[in-house]
Amino acid sequence: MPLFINRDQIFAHQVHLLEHKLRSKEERILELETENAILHLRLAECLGKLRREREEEIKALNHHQHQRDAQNITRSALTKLLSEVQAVKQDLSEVFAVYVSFATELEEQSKQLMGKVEQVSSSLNSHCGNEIQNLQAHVAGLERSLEEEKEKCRAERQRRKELHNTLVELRGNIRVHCRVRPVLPFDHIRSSTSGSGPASSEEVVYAISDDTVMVNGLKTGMPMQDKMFEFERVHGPADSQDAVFEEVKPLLTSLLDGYNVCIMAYGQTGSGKTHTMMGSQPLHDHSRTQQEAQKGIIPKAAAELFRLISEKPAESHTVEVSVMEVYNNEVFDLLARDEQGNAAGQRRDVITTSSGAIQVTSLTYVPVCSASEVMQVISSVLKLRARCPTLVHTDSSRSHLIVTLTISSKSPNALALARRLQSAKKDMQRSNQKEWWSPRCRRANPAARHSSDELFASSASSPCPSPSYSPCPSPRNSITQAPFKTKLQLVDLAGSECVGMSGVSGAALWELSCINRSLSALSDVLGALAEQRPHVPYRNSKLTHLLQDSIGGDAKLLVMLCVSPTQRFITESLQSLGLGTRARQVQKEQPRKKNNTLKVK
Ligand SMILES: Nc1ncnc2c1ncn2[C@@H]1O[C@H](COP(=O)(O)OP(=O)(O)OP(=O)(O)O)[C@@H](O)[C@H]1O
Repeated sequence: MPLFINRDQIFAHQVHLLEHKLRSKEERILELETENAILHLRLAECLGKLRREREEEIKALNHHQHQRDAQNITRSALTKLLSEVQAVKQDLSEVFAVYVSFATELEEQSKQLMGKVEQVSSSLNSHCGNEIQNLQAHVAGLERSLEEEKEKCRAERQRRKELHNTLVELRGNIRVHCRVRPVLPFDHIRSSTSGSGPASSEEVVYAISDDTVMVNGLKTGMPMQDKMFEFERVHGPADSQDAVFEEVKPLLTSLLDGYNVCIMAYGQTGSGKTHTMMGSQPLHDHSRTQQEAQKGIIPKAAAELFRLISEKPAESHTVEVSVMEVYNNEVFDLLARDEQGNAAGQRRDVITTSSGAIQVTSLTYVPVCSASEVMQVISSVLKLRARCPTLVHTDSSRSHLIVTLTISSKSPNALALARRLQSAKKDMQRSNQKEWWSPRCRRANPAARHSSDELFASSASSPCPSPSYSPCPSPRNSITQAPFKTKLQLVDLAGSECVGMSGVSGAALWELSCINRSLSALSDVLGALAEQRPHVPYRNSKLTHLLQDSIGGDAKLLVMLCVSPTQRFITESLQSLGLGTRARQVQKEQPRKKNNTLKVK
């Protein structure tokens, strides 16, 4: 094949070669540029690193400089401190030197002192040994005689108790105290129906001594001279609740000695009966001591009773409380509960058992262990008590409230047992005289009249019959076995009041008439006892029938007359003071009666 290469082909080949060269050159250029860029990047990196290192170096230099400064400051402070420590060290060494010398001196002195003490004690032992022995013997003798004195004191206390009861008996079984209350704001409110002049709030009744009340005749507006009334104790307007209770307190000792005790507040409406018996809430100061001070006879007597019981052997006495009201001549048991279990006063009957004891049928008794429990029981039912505002007193009680604490003793003291024997004997005499011994009892126990066991258990009037009293007890009951019961009756009577003064009408008028009738029945009973009439009309009202055990006989009755001091209530005050005087005649007669009995014996 002919080898013919034309120019175009050569040219094309050269172009191709050149293009190839160019391409490889361009690729090389690209490579070099890439390398250059990488080198630039590395350079920038190295420069950055160099800058950072430089900055760190500067920072480190600064830090180093700071440290050096701080070191310089610390060094100068340390130098200063060192010099101060040196100075303190110097001082301490001086003080220590003083202390060492003082301690040495002290040790020396205490050694000397000990030596002296030893000297003194050895000389005491040698010289006073006998005297000390004598003294020890003397002390032992004194201790013995102290024991003897204590024994005598115990016997004396027992004798004092007996004397106390003798004294109480000699004073009479009915005592009358009187409390004249202060003039109160409501005394200045003029009653439109009283007809009294502007001076009606003027004071006319004064407690002039511990036992005398004076009614200023001139000021009363009545044609009368000054009148004096004497009672066992008279309290003036300034006398506190405590002072009033102090005079009542001895009766509680008699209670545990086997006597029934009754304390009743008598007086016109608004004269302070509830204040005296229950107490009042303090108006401003509600501190505990103020509240205590305002408590009346009922809470204070409950507290004193439990105090006295706490001195007896544990569990020897139990106490039950019952609360009744006599309203419109009916007796209501305020502790009774209705079918729903709510407190609702229920009517009860008062009966005289065949042995002459007074019983209230189905009466509720609540066992109590402290004075506060007694007050809780009473407070829970006080709202049931009938009240009605009158012109004289906006919160007037319209019923007689009777709180009874029945005390059962498993181990009565000797005095109480003697009392029981005495009272049983009296019952036997009475039953022999009056032939009122229950035929039912005689049938059941023909030897009843002669059995002293039977007599103790069937004592009618005092000590009080038990709530579950049996008129025909088992002959096995003995003086020690039969439960020994006494009762404390605390009575807040409803206030006596003139119809005109009270300003009431309708049902309230009927209430007032019932109150006045029952109070007049009480006055009749006291009068009959004073005159020693053979018949005492206890049954003329439910009130006197209910209280029969506590009025007359051996029971101790204290009538607290509450009297308003103002002219406005002078008629009622004179009436109350008159009743008190009449009641006192009972006790005046009592000792004479006992002396006569003794003479006859
Ligand atoms: N001695 C007293 N000291 C201070 N306030 C008394 C005194 N006596 C009674 N009061 C006050 O007189 C007001 C009437 O007294 P209280 O309620 O005791 O009369 P009351 O005789 O029971 O009357 P009522 O028979 O109408 O129920 C009460 O506000 C009471 O606080």
